[in-house]
Amino acid sequence: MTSPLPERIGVTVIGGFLGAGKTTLVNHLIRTSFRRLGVIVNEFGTAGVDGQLIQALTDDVQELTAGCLCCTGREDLLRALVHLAHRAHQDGAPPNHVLIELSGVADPVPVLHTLLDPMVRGVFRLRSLVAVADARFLTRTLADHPEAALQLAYATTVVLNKTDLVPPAALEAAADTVGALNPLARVLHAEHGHVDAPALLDTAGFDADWTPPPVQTRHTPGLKTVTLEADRPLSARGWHDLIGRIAGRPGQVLRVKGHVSLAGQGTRLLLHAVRDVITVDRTEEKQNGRSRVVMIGRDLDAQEERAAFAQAMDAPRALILPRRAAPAGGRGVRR
Ligand SMILES: Nc1nc2c(ncn2[C@@H]2O[C@H](COP(=O)(O)OP(=O)(O)OP(=O)(O)O)[C@@H](O)[C@H]2O)c(=O)[nH]1
Repeated sequence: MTSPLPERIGVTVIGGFLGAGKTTLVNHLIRTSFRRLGVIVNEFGTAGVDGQLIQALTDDVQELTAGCLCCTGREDLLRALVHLAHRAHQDGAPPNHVLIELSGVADPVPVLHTLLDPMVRGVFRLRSLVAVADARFLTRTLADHPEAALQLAYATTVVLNKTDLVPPAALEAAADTVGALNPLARVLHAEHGHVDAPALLDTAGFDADWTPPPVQTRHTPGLKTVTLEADRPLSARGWHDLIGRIAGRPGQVLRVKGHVSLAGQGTRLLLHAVRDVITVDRTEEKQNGRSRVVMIGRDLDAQEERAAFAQAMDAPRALILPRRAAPAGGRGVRR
């Protein structure tokens, strides 16, 4: 008698532009889906900030930081998938679903091609492609960044996120924009990625014979990533200068994220900036003097950014920040 074929592992691909809320959604799904999730995270920046934020919740995380998955080819993704499947053999408890978080500038189509390869299909089953969209910046993002339209156009589900940051009329307009780009997508509204996990993960968005279209990936011109690192705390004045340099260039600095040690603070801070929406959360990690911040933007001059960051460590003076401790990726204190 032959043993039954093992159930294929479901895969949900999560895309969406820089800072839209992909990691927040992934963390919500890990917390609420009550299933064993494997996670593959691809970041545009070289420092794996997202992986660190997700790692706090699950061990099954594979980080791909060598570049955008749509451009680096399929080997990295295949290796990560094989690793997750193999790990399942090792400890006998396979992930029953895999989430692939794409980088914020990724074209999802090459990734879909890889997942629909007959060899991959034998083990994994592509369930759906989710695009997370920032309701507040949707119009501007679509106007400025060609990859954002692609992410929405191929999605089977669009999570229109950050509904707390827009009035109802603007939310309706954003939903109309999504509907015009992709009338077939299911649109879910969310605050901090709070969607019904089973409803999102169990939906089969692709027919068995669906074939992705041929690819012609287009990226925002001049997009660069700079990693800023320090091994002594930032001064209060330096911190204000850093925030000023981010907030003052919303069209150029598109995304900033990382952990910061600030003089006079007992714990490290988690800094997020999406254009000029900046949040700072205390973490539970002791302040150790070290900071690592990834900055993504157009035509960034790495030398200039690093020089400005180095100055941020001068003139130690304490800064008063809110007392609240927040989990990594949690809701922030908006300036
Ligand atoms: N106000 C508000 N903030 C949110 C919401 N969802 C996410 N954020 C915040 O937006 C910022 C970016 O969220 P992430 O989940 O890191 O976004 P991302 O798409 O993974 O970012 P990248 O990987 O850099 O492209 C963080 O500060 C989040 O806390 C939301 O619904 N409302």
